[in-house]
Amino acid sequence: MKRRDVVILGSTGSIGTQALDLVRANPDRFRVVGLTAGGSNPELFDTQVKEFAPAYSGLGEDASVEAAGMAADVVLNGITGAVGLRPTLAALDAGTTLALANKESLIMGGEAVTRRAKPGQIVPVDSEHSAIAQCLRSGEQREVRKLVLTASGGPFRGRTRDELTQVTVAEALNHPTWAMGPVITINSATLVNKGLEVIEAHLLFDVPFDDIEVTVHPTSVVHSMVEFVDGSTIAQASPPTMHIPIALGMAWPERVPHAAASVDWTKAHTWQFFPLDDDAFPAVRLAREAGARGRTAPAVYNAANEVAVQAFRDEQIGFVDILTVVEDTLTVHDVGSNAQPMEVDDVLAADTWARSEASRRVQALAAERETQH
Ligand SMILES: NC(=O)C1=CN([C@@H]2O[C@H](COP(=O)(O)OP(=O)(O)OC[C@H]3O[C@@H](n4cnc5c(N)ncnc54)[C@H](OP(=O)(O)O)[C@@H]3O)[C@@H](O)[C@H]2O)C=CC1
Ligand SMILES: CC(=O)[C@@H](O)[C@H](O)COP(=O)(O)O
Ligand SMILES: [Mn+2]
Repeated sequence: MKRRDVVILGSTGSIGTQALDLVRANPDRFRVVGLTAGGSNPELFDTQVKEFAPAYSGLGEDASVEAAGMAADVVLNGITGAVGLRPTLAALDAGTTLALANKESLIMGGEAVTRRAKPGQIVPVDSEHSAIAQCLRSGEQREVRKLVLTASGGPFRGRTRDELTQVTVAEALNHPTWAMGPVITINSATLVNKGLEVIEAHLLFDVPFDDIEVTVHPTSVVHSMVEFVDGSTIAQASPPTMHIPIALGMAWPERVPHAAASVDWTKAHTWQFFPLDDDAFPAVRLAREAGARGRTAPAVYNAANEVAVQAFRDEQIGFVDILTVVEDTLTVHDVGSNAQPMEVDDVLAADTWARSEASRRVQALAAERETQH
């Protein structure tokens, strides 16, 4: 494989540092030409810049947009949150392959993002979507009956809605199988991450929402599956590690030898799958509803969730309040008319509106909580 010039956005985060591990281990395959981060960990960023000596480095959203637009083979977007949208668009507009971990930009942007992408330009890095892309490599899209996304169930799997009212931030940050940044870890605990991933799968693979299922698989070894029309199911499995999807994202369609350890088939394993408890965890149902409404509804789902997650981390609201904020914000959102295609400006306006509406609801819930204590 010809060595690939890679831009890494969000280099100091969980995805970014693991991508740099892979670059370090495969200098013949990858060269870092751009690095950006948010600025909350300047020491680590400086160390990375010294080690990898990229042609471009910078902190913040504008620097990420600039880096995403530079000449490169691959842009890995490992930024967290809606702030990743402009860099995603910059990479697509530059015609560069986009290895996409920042699912939020695709989900909020919807067709305003997908119509800017050439076929195959977006390579999913999210483990479930990487798994599905791998399962689909040898198949025809018309042979697909359904996609099955696996969910770990998070740290609160098996709890009732009542039990969830008392959980703490520290407990929510204690993911059973993955070590990830704080926002996605909380999203895994609420199952919002899986809701986002259902919309992400719909956008990436053009499969109707009714044909995308979620199954709870507590050990996160099977990363997702595709069921075909003849009743056959192909699954992708490995011990939980992001090294495989990140390596595939940067080297697609090639596999990077020894990117990670494989399943040890000399040992006994039990793979379990359970139905999702939609009453305790309404996030996937709400995401399906937002996805079915379309247009700006997924952007509102994401923005309201980002506001609510921050408020939960700041201990302003409780854990179950996160989904209350998301649901109530979606209920009062008007997605507008389908007469015109949705543009990026519509998405940004919906994002801004949802943040303000969700913040208002957070304040109300926080005040209510205050009077109860
Ligand atoms: N971690 C994982 O295993 C997985 C992550 N993902 C997705 O990947 C993305 C990244 O997740 P993760 O790595 O866990 O998150 P982290 O919180 O660990 O890292 C986020 C990165 O984004 C950077 N960042 C924040 N704001 C900006 C900004 N304005 N401009 C540029 N960079 C910014 C941060 O920089 P700094 O902290 O230095 O300010 C940091 O480098 C998310 O969308 C997540 O959903 C998907 C599947 C798995
Ligand atoms: C590693 C990855 O892709 C995460 O998105 C992961 O799926 C989170 O785990 P949950 O299955 O708990 O959401
Ligand atoms: Mn995932």
